Amino acid sequence: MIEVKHLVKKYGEHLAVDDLSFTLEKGQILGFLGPNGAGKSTTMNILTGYISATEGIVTINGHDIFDEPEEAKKCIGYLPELPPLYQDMTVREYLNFVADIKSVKKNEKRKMIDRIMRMTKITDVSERLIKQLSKGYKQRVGLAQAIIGFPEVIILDEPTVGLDPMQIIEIRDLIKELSKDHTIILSSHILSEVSAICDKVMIINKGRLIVSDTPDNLSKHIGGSQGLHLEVKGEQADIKKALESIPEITKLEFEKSSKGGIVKLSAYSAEESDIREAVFYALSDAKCPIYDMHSTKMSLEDIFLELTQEKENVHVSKNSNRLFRRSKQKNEEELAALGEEINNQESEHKEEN
Ligand SMILES: Nc1ncnc2c1ncn2[C@@H]1O[C@H](COP(=O)(O)OP(=O)(O)OP(=O)(O)O)[C@@H](O)[C@H]1O
Repeated sequence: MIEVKHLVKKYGEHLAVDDLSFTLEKGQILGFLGPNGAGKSTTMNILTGYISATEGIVTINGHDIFDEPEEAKKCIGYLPELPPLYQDMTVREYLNFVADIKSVKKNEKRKMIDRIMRMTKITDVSERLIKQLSKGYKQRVGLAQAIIGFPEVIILDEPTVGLDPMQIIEIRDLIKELSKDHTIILSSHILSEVSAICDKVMIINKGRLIVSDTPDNLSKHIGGSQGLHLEVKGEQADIKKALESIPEITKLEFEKSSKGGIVKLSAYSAEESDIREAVFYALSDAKCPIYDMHSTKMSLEDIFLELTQEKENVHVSKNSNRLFRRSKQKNEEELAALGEEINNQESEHKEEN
């Protein structure tokens, strides 16, 4: 459906998109995530044929956006970050105008516009001038114009920005509804939004793809080792002994504060293993009752920060799991080097004294 290969965009010497490749199948919702200036809008503007690329290939439904722009653009509806609304038109006039540009057949036009106005909940304001509408309504009109003609692909740049919580929920529901018949790409820097509605997430930073996976897999794999927070009644030594009998546990961290005989700790295991049952039985055998047990998996927020705050030369990999191991290894190497440096400084200090 959408294929992007080795996309590069330079503004003068500035590399805004750096060798970006991805594919998207029909009916998927792709969340394009990245901090300010990551290259999201630039990529979307290239996909929709608004701006040219420096290098690379983009095909929409088999049509090359650069060689067959007319054909490719027919398959796309676009809501840019700042929707190009004609403020002095009424909502209906504007949607009529968009339908004409998109060559919607005359006999289908009215029915289609009425349907789309119902879907985007703007029927009530159909005869109002766009300049008199609130921000939320303007955004809905922007979305309505993107849907006119029911293109196969709908691209939405920050679709919920500036909306109130109720409007955000409505727009999200509408996007989900649209995904039944359309392929959708949306950009956002709101992680909860992306994890709530997208099938696939692509995190980009400084124009480069950092990771691409489902929201679930991102939490599972990039979260790396899983932590289990525990509150257990008993002696720390007994609890430690019981938990150390579980081979999957890689690390135990006891908290200093323990009140009323309750010991608080975190038990870590390899990313794929679920140790909850083993923990339950081991502590039960040791007569140490569990008062609380919950997983401390990394949230998508943590993952995003971890990945986008990586050093410049982060390894790009489709496999988030591998990527995390690499970055983790890198952090460990850096920590080891730092430790060595501190040791050296300490021994130098001792020698001096
Ligand atoms: N027309 C332009 N000329 C020069 N540089 C540009 C132009 N448009 C964007 N850039 C630069 O390219 C980089 C990517 O910008 P882009 O707008 O694509 O990022 P973004 O991820 O959409 O950010 P935001 O979330 O802030 O909208 C930024 O460093 C930006 O300053």
